[in-house]
Amino acid sequence: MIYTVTLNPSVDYIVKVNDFEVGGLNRSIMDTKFPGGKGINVSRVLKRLNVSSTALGFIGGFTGNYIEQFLKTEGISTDFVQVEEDTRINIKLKTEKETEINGQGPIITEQTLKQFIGKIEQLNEDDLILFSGSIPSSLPATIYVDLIKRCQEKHIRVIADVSGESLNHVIHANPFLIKPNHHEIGEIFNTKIETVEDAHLYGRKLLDLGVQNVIVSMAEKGALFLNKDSAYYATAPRGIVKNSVGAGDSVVAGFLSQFSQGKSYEEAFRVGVACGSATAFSLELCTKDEVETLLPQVKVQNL
Ligand SMILES: Nc1ncnc2c1ncn2[C@@H]1O[C@H](COP(=O)(O)OP(=O)(O)O)[C@@H](O)[C@H]1O
Ligand SMILES: O=P(O)(O)OC[C@H]1O[C@](O)(COP(=O)(O)O)[C@@H](O)[C@@H]1O
Repeated sequence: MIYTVTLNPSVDYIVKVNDFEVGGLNRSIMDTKFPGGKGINVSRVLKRLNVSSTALGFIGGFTGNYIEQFLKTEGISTDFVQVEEDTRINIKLKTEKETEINGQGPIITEQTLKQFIGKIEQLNEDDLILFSGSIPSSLPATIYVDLIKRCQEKHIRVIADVSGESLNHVIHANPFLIKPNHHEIGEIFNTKIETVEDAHLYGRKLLDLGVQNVIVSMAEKGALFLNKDSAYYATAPRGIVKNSVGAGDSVVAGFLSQFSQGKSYEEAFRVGVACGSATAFSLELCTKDEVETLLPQVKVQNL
């Protein structure tokens, strides 16, 4: 079974405003909301690709209920730990540019953390677990490393899609796969990554630190897949971006959907990139049909 962990889920509130004026009264021309948070997006895309998973993490209040009900309606299995405060609402403002405001999230008490760890302790070596997204401020920045170690002791494969300080910790914990974007790797090495060559160079440095597989996503420039035996670059299909929120999560979901069914790294990577672009080109997350339409446009080459 694939387990996705979202320590800090969200309701994503997507608002489109024409001629946005800072400090003025703006009226939206479109607004909508979806359950969000990286692991939750991965579970939702997996479901669309006919792969089941269980979504774990912390949810609370009316926003938490909304997420749980929404996932139930989509037929996604959940096993969240309930917290007292409301799950956060993240604002995704669509103007000429995309602007995001992500909330801090509720307080996680020691008791609820213990409950969550109890669930992780139930998993076994046939399972795959994904840790992704930000850490609620009440938990230590090292929480992912602690959770990863617990999983590795049980020989569970760990995938991580985290950024900032947590990424810095996670790259030293020998994860099976990480999926940073090029900005996130740049932050780690205190540099700017603009080209595929740069991404290749710095992605390799992550392998040297003990990461087993790396996908470096580069938005419209596509993505790289690296491990000690192979290095691939995939172009991204061209299209009109409607909402790129969840594009990175879709890459992870696409990859896991194939890898978990025994497909090669190359094939899993190709599907991952198609999923990322299909999500960027749609208002919400990609559908299976959209992914299949884009797949022939994803060209994978050896680096
Ligand atoms: N403008 C775009 N055009 C085509 N594909 C895109 C675009 N933006 C994102 N994607 C697809 O989504 C993937 C992930 O996007 P990226 O922005 O790198 O990730 P993240 O959402 O994690 O920051 C890319 O590898 C690409 O396949
Ligand atoms: O946990 P974080 O880092 O605040 O990110 C949460 C946000 O990321 C998302 O999961 C989207 O992630 P990506 O665009 O990187 O795929 C949103 O649904 C959510 O609002």
